[in-house]
Amino acid sequence: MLKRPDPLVTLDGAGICRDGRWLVRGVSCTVDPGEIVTLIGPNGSGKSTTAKMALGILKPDEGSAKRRDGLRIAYVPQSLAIDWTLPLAVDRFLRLTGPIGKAEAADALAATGVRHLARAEVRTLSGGEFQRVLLARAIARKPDLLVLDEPVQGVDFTGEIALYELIKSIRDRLNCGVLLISHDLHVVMAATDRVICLNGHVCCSGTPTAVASSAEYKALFGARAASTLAVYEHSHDHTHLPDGRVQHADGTITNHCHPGDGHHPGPDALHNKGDGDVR
Ligand SMILES: Nc1ncnc2c1ncn2[C@@H]1O[C@H](COP(=O)(O)OP(=O)(O)OP(=O)(O)O)[C@@H](O)[C@H]1O
Repeated sequence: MLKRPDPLVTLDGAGICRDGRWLVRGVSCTVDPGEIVTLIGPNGSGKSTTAKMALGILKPDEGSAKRRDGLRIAYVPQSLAIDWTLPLAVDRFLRLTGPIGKAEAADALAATGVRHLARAEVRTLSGGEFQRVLLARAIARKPDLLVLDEPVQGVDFTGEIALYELIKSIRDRLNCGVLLISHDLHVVMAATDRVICLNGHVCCSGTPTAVASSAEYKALFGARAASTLAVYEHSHDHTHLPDGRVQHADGTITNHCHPGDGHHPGPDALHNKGDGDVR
């Protein structure tokens, strides 16, 4: 039998204590190569603290956090403190913090669908474009583990789905492990292998559908539970291109979705009904 590869990261009963208070404790979880793990939980439940233990930014006060030897980690933070008044082109931004060649930067931008923005000023990018640039910057380093803190923040629903698609394709391409932190309980990508629901400790964990239907999850989120954790699933009959146009299954490209397109959850909730606009 093939031996399962060692996990990229292993947290074992890990906890962080500050000023006599446990911010999070008893967290045990692993991220394997090619696996997508999503951390969810209410505000202040310890998601970022847990991710910081996985990243090695915080050393557990109890339990342990182990990373595979030589692990290459790329981290996409929730926000970046950058002085946007300074002119900075996207390709320069990509190469600012590490030894990345021009060709590697261009490849990474192509992989996240924003190659056409290489010369654009970072400050002029839309929220969704900037997220794609941040992802490109992370994958240009060819990480074994990609840690994403709320990757869909500031991105509309259509863009959110497209970003989830992109994260899945990056995982497929690099076979890297992905640790996603979701600060909003809206849509958990269906490609998530495991959801870990935190509330100062691991409240429950498992596949997205198992977590959504678990008693612990419902107790934590009450009546909102059923509607807040929507698992995004779709049959892929069209793709939203980065320039806003839509490519259909037959290869044709139009400016908008067709009324019958079944890409998004919710019956036609985000689709035009023939009026030509994608909402
Ligand atoms: N350095 C620190 N010292 C003291 N308390 C801290 C520190 N860092 C975080 N906390 C507290 O620990 C708790 C967990 O914070 P954390 O940022 O991990 O939560 P989160 O689940 O990521 O929250 P959110 O979804 O609101 O971003 C919070 O109550 C926070 O105020």
